[in-house]
Amino acid sequence: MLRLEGLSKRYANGDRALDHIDLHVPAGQVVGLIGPSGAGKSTLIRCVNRLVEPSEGKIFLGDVELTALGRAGLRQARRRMGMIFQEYALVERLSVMENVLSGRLGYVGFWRAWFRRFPQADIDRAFAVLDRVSLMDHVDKRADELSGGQRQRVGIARALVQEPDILLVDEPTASLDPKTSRQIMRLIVEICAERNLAAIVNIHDVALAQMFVQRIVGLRAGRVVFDGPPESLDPAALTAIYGEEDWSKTMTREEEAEDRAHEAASEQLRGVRAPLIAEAL
Ligand SMILES: Nc1ncnc2c1ncn2[C@@H]1O[C@H](COP(=O)(O)OP(=O)(O)OP(=O)(O)O)[C@@H](O)[C@H]1O
Repeated sequence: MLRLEGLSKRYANGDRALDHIDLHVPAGQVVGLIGPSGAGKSTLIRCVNRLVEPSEGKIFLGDVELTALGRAGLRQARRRMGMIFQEYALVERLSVMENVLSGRLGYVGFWRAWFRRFPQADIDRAFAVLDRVSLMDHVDKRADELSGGQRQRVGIARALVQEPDILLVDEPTASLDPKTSRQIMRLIVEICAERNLAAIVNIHDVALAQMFVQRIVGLRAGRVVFDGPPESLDPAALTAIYGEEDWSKTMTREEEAEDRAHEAASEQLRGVRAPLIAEAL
């Protein structure tokens, strides 16, 4: 589905954020992208939708080479990429429904969008995704009346209404409490399995990534230093990603998180995750 070939990014100030990344993400697979601050995680996600222009290398979404597209082609290709952000990026004064419909802006003409006259089919799509993320009781509320978890579900619904092939997810749980974070990660993973959607999830919380995703890619200084299933993320792998000092902090966080969260959630998670992974593979 998504293929990166020799992807590099050097910013104008000389910072080399990505260094010859090769990565293939098949349809239906959710990849957790981890790594220390400055490793290049956000840059990688932004290169895929070309919010950041790669310096070298190629990116393919299916058969389309994203790196070869002009403006019109890129606009079309972006419809196939649903973005989910840490801070939700909602329009606060607009309703939940209007925020979700904004995910269809890439499809409707300028004037229709200006007057917010969306086709009935788009409105039906919006209701369907709002139902999927359990927000049917909040359709007419303003975005600023919602909790963080509800806002992120609006963000997910807005991405889904695009009917994308891939989700690019940048720190989806960084502003949420631990329980809501697990709910949001579970929702993303379930939806990807149901729709055979690929996803790259930039995530700081290693324990959370391990609980939910099928594959973890570890970046360090712009290079892939780990690529494997969550159960292979052993101390040696964490050292390769975070270095000795940062790694010990990460492990402490992970243990704490597991102590607090695992007991409460693991029964439920075990039941959810196994069939999902089987389905997605
Ligand atoms: N707009 C920019 N201009 C110049 N350098 C940048 C820019 N954005 C990122 N960088 C640099 O590129 C490198 C990778 O940054 P990036 O934000 O992709 O890392 P990250 O892994 O997402 O970090 P974090 O987890 O802290 O968000 C860093 O050295 C950073 O300073």
